[in-house]
Amino acid sequence: MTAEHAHAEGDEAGPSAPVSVLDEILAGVREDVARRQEQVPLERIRELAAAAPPPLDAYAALRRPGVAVIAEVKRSSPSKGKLAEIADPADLAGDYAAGGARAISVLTEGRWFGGSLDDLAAVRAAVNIPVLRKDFVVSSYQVHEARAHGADLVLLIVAALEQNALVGLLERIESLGMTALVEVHDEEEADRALEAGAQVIGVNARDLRTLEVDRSVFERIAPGLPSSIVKIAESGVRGPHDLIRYASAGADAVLVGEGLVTQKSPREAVAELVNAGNHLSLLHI
Ligand SMILES: O=P(O)(O)OC[C@@H](O)[C@@H](O)c1c[nH]c2ccccc12
Repeated sequence: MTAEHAHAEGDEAGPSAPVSVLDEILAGVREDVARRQEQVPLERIRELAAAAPPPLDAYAALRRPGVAVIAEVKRSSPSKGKLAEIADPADLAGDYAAGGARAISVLTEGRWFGGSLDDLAAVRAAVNIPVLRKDFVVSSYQVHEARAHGADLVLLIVAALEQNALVGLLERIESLGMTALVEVHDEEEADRALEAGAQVIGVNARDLRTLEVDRSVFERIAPGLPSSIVKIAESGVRGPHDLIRYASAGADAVLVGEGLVTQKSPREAVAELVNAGNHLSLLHI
């Protein structure tokens, strides 16, 4: 993989770059983090992180044979608006785990996704499988917050971070015993993720700048990733046939939100995906 698929026009932050959805989300996140940090200073959140029960080994859990399903607690999204009420995230997470999910993703961003750190803590208390803090992490404060609320995995979005920030946050996540899930959307970002030392890489089919979904992005990027990397296909899984498509292209795991929270029985919907994955493993596809 090379950097020849360089920036699309308008990709580079600069005075004339258009404001993307990602930029808007990040501006809100920075404000929210600053406000929380005024209430709970860094020193205190570090202490809370250090006092939390030790993290689970998410890398090992995702590496196990078969296609892992990472089920997401997601109330709303910038592209679709409200998806589901989810009055009790702990309940939903329990259903996901009972359906065979290998890990749970919890959106903690509030303005666009309707999530919170309370959701994360509630899910952590409800399941004993790895839990991902899914947010727009831009500061080490958020990494300590994730640990303090019981996260085992933390998302880092390459498109949201300069390379040195990416490296620093990844090291911070690992120094707290957690696993970083490093999200990419093109070849250049995948190169940056590898260079930063990512071991778990998520390829998001959704472009966070435009919100468009293109499931072929995984097929383009995954073959260029070393086999030691856990490869996660993110977004756009509507049912078993999308899981089969991603798994056939090399996905070790799929991360599913909308396709589960909008189902009458999220537990059965997870079980259907898990079964489809098991079937593929038996056939050695
Ligand atoms: O609801 P979907 O299409 O199944 O997508 C889930 C997940 O991939 C998506 O929520 C997501 C992927 N990367 C993100 C980064 C931030 C917020 C959300 C996301």
